[in-house]
Amino acid sequence: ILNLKKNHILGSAVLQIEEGSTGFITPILRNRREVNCRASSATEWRPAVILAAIDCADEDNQEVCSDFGITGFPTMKFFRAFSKKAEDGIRLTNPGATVEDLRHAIITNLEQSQDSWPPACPPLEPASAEEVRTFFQRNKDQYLALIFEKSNSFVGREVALDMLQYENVAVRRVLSSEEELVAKFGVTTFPSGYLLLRNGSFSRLPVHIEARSFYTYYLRTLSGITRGSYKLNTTASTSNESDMTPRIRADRSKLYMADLESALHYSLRVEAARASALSGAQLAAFKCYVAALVKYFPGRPCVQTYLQTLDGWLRNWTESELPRDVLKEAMKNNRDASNPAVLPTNVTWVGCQGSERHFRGYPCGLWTIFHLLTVQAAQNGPDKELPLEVLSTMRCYVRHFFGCQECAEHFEAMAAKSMDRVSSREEAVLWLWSHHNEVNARLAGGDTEDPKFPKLQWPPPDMCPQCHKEERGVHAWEEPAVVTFLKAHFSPANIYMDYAEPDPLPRAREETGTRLGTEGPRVERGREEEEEEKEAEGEARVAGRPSSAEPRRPSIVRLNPKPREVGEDIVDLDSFSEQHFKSQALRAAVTRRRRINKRDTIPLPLNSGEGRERRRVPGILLREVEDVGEGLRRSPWLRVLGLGFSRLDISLCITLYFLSSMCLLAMYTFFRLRTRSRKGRAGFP
Ligand SMILES: Cc1cc2nc3c(=O)[nH]c(=O)nc-3n(C[C@H](O)[C@H](O)[C@H](O)COP(=O)(O)OP(=O)(O)OC[C@H]3O[C@@H](n4cnc5c(N)ncnc54)[C@H](O)[C@@H]3O)c2cc1C
Repeated sequence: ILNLKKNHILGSAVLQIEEGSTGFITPILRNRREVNCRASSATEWRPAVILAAIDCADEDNQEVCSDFGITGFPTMKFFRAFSKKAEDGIRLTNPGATVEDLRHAIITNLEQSQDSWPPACPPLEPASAEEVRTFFQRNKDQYLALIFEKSNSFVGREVALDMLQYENVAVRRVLSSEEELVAKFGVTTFPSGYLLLRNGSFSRLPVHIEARSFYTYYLRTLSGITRGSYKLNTTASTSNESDMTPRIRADRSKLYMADLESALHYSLRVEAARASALSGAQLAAFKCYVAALVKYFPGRPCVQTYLQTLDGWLRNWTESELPRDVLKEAMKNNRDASNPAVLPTNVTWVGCQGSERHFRGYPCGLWTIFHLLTVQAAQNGPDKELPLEVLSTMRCYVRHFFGCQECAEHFEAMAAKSMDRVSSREEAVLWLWSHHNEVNARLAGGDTEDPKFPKLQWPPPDMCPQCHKEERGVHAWEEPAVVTFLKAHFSPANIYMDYAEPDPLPRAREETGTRLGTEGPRVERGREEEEEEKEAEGEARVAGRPSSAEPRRPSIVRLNPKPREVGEDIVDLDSFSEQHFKSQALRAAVTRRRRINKRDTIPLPLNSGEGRERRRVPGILLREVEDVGEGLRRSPWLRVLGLGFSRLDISLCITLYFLSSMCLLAMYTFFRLRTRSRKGRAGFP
């Protein structure tokens, strides 16, 4: 299986196609196991047929998936040999077909190649009596295998492709209508296989079952048959790389802002922006989704500003079509504003992290967002007013954008059945909960279930004992308790900031930092304090505490959700996989360095404050702080002399003092010598 990223597909699949292979590209979402299995049945067909799977749910592949016109999963596209453009791909219908159907579809399309027949592909058309008679005169092969079959059978062609990489043997199919050959070999059953040798002798293939795998196995074990020099030229699978995402310990009783923001980013910027333009019902669904988020998503200020800005922009967009490029531009973050409008662009799964990369993640995040929205709508509006507001938004979103087509169809079927009967906002909360449980029941034990996170009827008894009861020996839900539980679980107070990207620094404030050198000390101190407050806010967030700008989550102060190693002294930055955080720490270090250079005799928190300083600024800053502190510890007199003066001031004083002394000495010597010489001149006769 090639789980190809953009570079790999350009380097491997497409180039190979240009060199004369047939390419077959199948974008996948979460059903990698299925694709693995499909792929393994076609890997032996290289270099005639190359199978590549692209994870179009991976944002890195967005451009290439969009170039290939992929809007849903799974989509299968067949590229004839020598194809040059993405548009050359032939969309194969019925992607839910079996592995066998898929192989047959490949062969059927391959046979229609005509002028663009892949040079490495063996002939797949039925052999004639004449061809069989003269085969060994025209070829050097030691063996010729004939598969006799009916015209609608694919066995002969599949075996021919299976043996493609093996030398000294050729495989041809012979149709049951080829009477001369059927009579010559005495064939009575179809399919059946015969082996011809160079010396003219032949025998029936001694297989247990007349089937592809048995023929292939027998032929590969014949003496003198070796696998050829063909080697698959690929780079190491990227799936291994990406499966090495560090494991995050999450608490299933909590919601994580990182999950919510990752799902929001993905849904808005990747999934909904997949089509080349939004129009009609799709555009309306998008506007509706953003409007619901503005109303009910309990985001932090920068995300709320982001959503409000986007919503305002969408309301002003009155044209019937919204091109993707324009939308993407409008969805960019604005960090320059005094109130930054930022929806983090990194995707970090915490509560939704799967045990392997292809499990959980986005669909889990999307469910969580919509549960949160239904609960917030129930908490924030008159119960009977617009009861379907959030559910309809979700229905439209799933119908128009959710990449998993099968999921969208299932959800639409459930919605069509009963969604209209929901008559209050609280019922909407329960509808989504019970239908999510219906999905859980359907998927339990299936391929898409993460073995480490089995699909349960949710909430399980250990999360909410009072939600469960027994009625005449049968399990039943205590719905009022479920509503209470859902309202508490999907509440802003239960959202934790672990692993979320730190709040953006308003650009104006960052610039202030760089201008410090040109302004007076009072202003300078004020700005420094402001920056220190900002750093303290960052620290609070890292430690899971709220900043003053986060009034919505007071409970975060109480709880320390992030598990820390015993004796851990410094916050483990590695666990904050976001590059952004690191760059912020660096930025803070640079700012602090500037400050340290200017006022390098500042009193340092060497004892009690040290731990705090360490925790706040790992790496560079810590080392700098220690260097300066070390200098001060070595020269205690400097502390006395330097009270209120910088090192530069003191050095200048000493230099001037020394220079003036030297000057005085020079003057004294000069005048002394002059006086002596005058005295001497007067006494001369
Ligand atoms: C609309 C929709 C339809 C889908 N349809 C399909 C499908 O047809 N086939 C398919 O293979 N996959 C489908 N999926 C994906 C599938 O439902 C899961 O999202 C995916 O398998 C990941 O599962 P998970 O273990 O992370 O838990 P999820 O089911 O994604 O749940 C996410 C989180 O929500 C909480 N939760 C679980 N159950 C409930 C509940 N009843 N009420 C409230 N909260 C709950 C839990 O905390 C859980 O961790 C669908 C996803 C969505 C959003």
